Amino acid sequence: MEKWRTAERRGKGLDHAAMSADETQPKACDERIDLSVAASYQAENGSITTVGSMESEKAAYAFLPQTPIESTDDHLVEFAEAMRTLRQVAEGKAAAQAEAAEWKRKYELEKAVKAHKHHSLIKGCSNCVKDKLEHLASKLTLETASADQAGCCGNHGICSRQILQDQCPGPNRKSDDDKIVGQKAPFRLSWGLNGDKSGQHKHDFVSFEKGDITTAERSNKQILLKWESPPQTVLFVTKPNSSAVHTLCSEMIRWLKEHNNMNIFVEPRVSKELVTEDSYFNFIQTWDNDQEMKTLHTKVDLIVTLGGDGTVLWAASLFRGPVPPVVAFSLGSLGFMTPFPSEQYRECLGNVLKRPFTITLRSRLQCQVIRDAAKDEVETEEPIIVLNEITIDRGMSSYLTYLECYCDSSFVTCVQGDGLIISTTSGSTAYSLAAGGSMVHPQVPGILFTPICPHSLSFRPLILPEYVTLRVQIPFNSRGQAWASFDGKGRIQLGPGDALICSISPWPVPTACLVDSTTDFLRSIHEGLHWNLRKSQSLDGPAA
Ligand SMILES: NC(=O)c1ccc[n+]([C@@H]2O[C@H](COP(=O)([O-])OP(=O)(O)OC[C@H]3O[C@@H](n4cnc5c(N)ncnc54)[C@H](O)[C@@H]3O)[C@@H](O)[C@H]2O)c1
Ligand SMILES: Nc1ncnc2c1ncn2[C@@H]1O[C@H](COP(=O)(O)OP(=O)(O)OP(=O)(O)O)[C@@H](O)[C@H]1O
Repeated sequence: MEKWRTAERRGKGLDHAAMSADETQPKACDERIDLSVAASYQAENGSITTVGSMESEKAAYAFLPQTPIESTDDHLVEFAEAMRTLRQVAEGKAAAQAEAAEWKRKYELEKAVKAHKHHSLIKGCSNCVKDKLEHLASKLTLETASADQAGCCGNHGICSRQILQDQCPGPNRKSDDDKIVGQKAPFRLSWGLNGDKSGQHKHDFVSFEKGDITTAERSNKQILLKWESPPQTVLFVTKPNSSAVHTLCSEMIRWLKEHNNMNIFVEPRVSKELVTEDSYFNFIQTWDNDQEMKTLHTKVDLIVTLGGDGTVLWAASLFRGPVPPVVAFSLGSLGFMTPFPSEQYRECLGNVLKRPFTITLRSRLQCQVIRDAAKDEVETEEPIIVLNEITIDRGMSSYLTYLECYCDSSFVTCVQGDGLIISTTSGSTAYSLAAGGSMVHPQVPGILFTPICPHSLSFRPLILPEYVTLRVQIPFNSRGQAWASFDGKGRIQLGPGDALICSISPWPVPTACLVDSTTDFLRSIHEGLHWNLRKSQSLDGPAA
């Protein structure tokens, strides 16, 4: 199967070192402005990642020794070290290198073009300068692998494929397990303007010509997923204890087998139920242990969920790394993340399996708990990954929470109240909304910082950029304990000195849209929440 990768600018960090050191001096109009890459979207063998910002970890690492809580610093330093090492996996590094090389190449080329123009202006067009320029341009072009040489898709200004293909630490595609279901279907993601499905998706953010920064072209556009070969394997994740879900699940499995000859995976619980019910279902596959579950993403092309938002959260929680695209059928009450009507499953699934479809890349938060008691241990607790939010509350304690919050190298605030919600934009319509946070389109890159019942008149919720690392620490002088929960589940207790560190995960959840991200989002807030529903005023009434 052909390997492919696409890199697209997403989070951006301004490299201020490249700007004027003395901010009081006016800048020359052609001064170099270097926008360093903080993140990029990539798709490799059917895995979708948002290779994350290294800036925030660097910043977190740099500031940790300066923070006021001395006793946990060593441990946090260790953690920062571990995080940094993790983030330096070949994928992220190579993508950043390729992108940096490309920006440098562009810059050099622009500089050369400018120099050439300048010379032409002063001395007239000299052949010598032109030759030098052409030589430089060809040299620069050679340094960047050509589309053909690299096996690059050739559509992007920046493509890190060649660097990555030998170094990617992704799933082992040649494992024995692959034989069971064959290889995964490759697909392409493309960014297009609204309604533009031409696949035009790479745009510059900087006009090198003048050194002006422009956002004339937006970074986040509707994303289109196009299969490069037909998908073969579907995983069903279903809400338990629902006869409607169970009936629909067996009907859909039959339909997919008989009409599309698909391989089917279900959860062990569902496998038992189906096989006991009818030996027809003997062909379905499942997993026996966590180790097998961890390799699911290498076998599954598509996830179908049958239930409500909770089932989507559950499905996402099965994948701690890459997540295959999710097609969520609505069998719950609200359905913010479940746009597909279950009654029309044939049409919906038929479209998704055969045609390009729009997706929302829902970012997730990864979180690490650092125990004060375990600060001398090398091993840290496994990171936890959430699609909605991390909640830190006072649990059964009758005291106010006292949570010290830091964002990269900055102190944010102390939360005194019932608690704090650190939410993704997908989670903005869930608990965070109930606590007074804004509703945010799931494609907006950000992290919501929403207090729960703060005992202060001025504590408004915040939305922070997606590339920061947040740290919430329980100070030693805190009166009570705190409890953390993850997408409303897995409650754990945090004691004085414990800290929780979270940042955006490089593994988003791609969910198929019924129409497109924005239409689906607006439909869900209208239909799910009756947002701003009000009877219109009649014309009659007092004259203006
Ligand atoms: N006061 C509150 O609003 C409150 C309290 C606790 C938990 N929750 C939410 O419940 C979520 C867990 O959901 P569950 O279904 O497993 O538990 P659940 O069965 O208790 O359902 C909680 C409700 O939240 C809705 N919901 C979940 N994710 C959503 C999202 N992204 N946007 C809009 N609504 C969403 C669900 O549709 C459901 O109606 C948690 O992540 C948390 O956000 C909300
Ligand atoms: N496959 C699963 N295995 C175990 N638990 C699940 C699974 N799918 C969903 N759940 C849990 O079941 C609960 C209810 O699921 P879900 O939210 O999908 O249904 P609902 O409550 O009917 O829908 P809504 O939330 O829209 O009202 C959730 O707490 C969820 O975590």
